[in-house]
Amino acid sequence: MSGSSSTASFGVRLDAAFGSKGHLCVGIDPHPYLVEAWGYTPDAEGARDFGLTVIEAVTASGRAGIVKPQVAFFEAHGSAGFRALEDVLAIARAAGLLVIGDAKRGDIGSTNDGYAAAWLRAGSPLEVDALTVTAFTGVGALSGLFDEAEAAGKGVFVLSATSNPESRTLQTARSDSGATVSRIVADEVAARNTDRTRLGDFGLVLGATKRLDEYGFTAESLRGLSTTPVLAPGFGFQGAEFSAIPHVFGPLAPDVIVAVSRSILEKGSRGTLGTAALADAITAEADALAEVIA
Ligand SMILES: O=c1ccn([C@@H]2O[C@H](COP(=O)(O)O)[C@@H](O)[C@H]2O)c(=O)[nH]1
Repeated sequence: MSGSSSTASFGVRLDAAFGSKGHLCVGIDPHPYLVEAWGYTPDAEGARDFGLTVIEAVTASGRAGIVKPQVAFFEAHGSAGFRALEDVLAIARAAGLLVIGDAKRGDIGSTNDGYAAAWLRAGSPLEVDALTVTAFTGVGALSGLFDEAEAAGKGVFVLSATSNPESRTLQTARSDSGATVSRIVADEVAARNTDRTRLGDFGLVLGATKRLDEYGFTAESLRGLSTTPVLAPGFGFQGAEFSAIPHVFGPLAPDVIVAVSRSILEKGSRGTLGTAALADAITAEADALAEVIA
């Protein structure tokens, strides 16, 4: 137990989710084209309905314990979108799902404290279990946010080697010491987890589409991240396959959070049958993933 006296740490809760429901994390990405294809209105209400349908399907399948709402698609609708997101977050958390808010926040330290209050403080309208952040201003600028997360039993995932092709130039740039930007971020984040025997609260985003050696990771350095949770997007639409997980993540493979959005979401639609089809798609993905990560 870490964090406040009554709240298990994020790492402990993540481990429990892995044990009970496996490693699949279903994305709640209300892309406008999907919202319309599902038969919902292309507005904030449609994004809310879309999100609630995903939660219903995840719950019905019983095969995923983690969801990752993509904040951008709610933010696109302004204040009404944020109200919709608040509902989605609250209902997902009430359903017992671990909610990773994919907001990719990050600024100077004093402003990061504001993001911590918005996303990680208990009782905040946008409270999530973990938040994605960027470290372009330096990992040290996140220290207040890390402190707030730890005190509240929350998690933070810092972008390190992102799944998109454009990430390479910046993230593989090397410092005077020869370490890549990705490795510097990873090592500084991992240093916050060294007091753990299992998973800590501070994780990394490592894209499944990447060859991590090209981003400066050696097998030994990956072993050094054993208490650092990994959020891995890039499956399906972005080209990565589950079968590549052991090869890409090496010693970290057994503890990876496997994030899948569009390739599951394209199977859903509005209504009972659409929700059932989405639940079946989640089950199928979870079955396929269980062949790779026990
Ligand atoms: O490096 C990153 C970081 C975050 N993402 C997010 O994950 C999902 C991926 O969606 P798919 O439809 O499964 O491709 C999306 O919300 C991204 O913003 C990422 O892809 N890569």
